[in-house]
Amino acid sequence: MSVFTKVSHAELREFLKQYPVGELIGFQGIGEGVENTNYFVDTTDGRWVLTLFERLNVDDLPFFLGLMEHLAAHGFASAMPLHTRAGGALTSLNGKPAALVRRLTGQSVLFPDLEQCRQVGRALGELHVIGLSYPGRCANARGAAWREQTGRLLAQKTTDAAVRALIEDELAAQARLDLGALPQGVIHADLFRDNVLFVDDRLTGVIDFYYACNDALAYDLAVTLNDWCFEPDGRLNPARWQAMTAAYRARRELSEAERAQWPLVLRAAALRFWLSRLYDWTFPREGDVVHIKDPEPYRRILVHHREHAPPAW
Ligand SMILES: Nc1ncnc2c1ncn2[C@@H]1O[C@H](COP(=O)(O)OP(=O)(O)O)[C@@H](O)[C@H]1O
Ligand SMILES: N[C@@H](CCOP(=O)(O)O)C(=O)O
Repeated sequence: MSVFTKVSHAELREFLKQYPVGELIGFQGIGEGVENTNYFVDTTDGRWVLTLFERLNVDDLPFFLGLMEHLAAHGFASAMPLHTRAGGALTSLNGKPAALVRRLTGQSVLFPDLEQCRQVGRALGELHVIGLSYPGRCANARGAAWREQTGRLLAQKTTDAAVRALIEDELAAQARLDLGALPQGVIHADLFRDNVLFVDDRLTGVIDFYYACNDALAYDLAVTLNDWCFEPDGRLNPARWQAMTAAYRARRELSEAERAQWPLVLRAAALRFWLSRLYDWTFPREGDVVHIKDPEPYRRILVHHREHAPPAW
């Protein structure tokens, strides 16, 4: 995606003076991602990622950066945010809130193998357990209220009667789900394949904590399974699903209440991303290199969960 906010060599060189990173060698805009402006930055003292936060609520940024720091301090593979000489991790550049974090090694995978699915399940369980000791609090920006409001807007806007009917019917079903009654904690909320880095079969990084928040832990597992365990043709991959859930459960077992609500939780997670992608298609943003994702895969995943029981535990 998205280089929304351009940064010149001179602007970046000046910006970096506040950090103990040595001299600027070079930098490059990053095309992936959906939400923010990101640059790879190389200096004489290391390799970094500069993020300019385009739309996020600036009041929420300390939560995200503090969480990344808390997780990294507990040995989790998240990127450590850098502090300026003045002490803060959150700065600004060209009118946008900004942060500089350590660049992690590895690449994301589009077609994960079973070991990679196991490692993601284990890492998510670790994240949830370590997150219990994180004192920060942040509401889910894509929570039930957002899903209801955005669904209503898109149902009204669309000219496709089937889309309208699906949104309205699913919102009615979601009214029966109270995620707040399920075990709560810190969740990543966007643990897609493009946000996990590997070197061969070894998980080396988890990135993009900018939807992290306090919400139902089972919802986070559902978000992750929905992205990692469906094939491009829309079929669920049961081997990946089992590998990921077993590894997660080895770190945190699901409660009876989570199991009872599990089908609706899976649907809530699918609905969230169908709606956000549908929104981005319906109301596209200006940007230098804008990468908007196809909503159709998430409509299909939602329909799958409406029509099929989830794999047995
Ligand atoms: N700490 C990091 N280490 C290595 N690569 C990173 C790091 N943070 C971001 N990236 C790269 O930048 C891309 C976009 O980052 P991401 O946080 O997903 O963007 P957005 O906030 O727009 O969703 C990622 O797909 C990855 O290639
Ligand atoms: N990983 C998500 C992108 C983040 O969601 P959005 O609310 O910023 O669109 C996806 O692939 O849709």
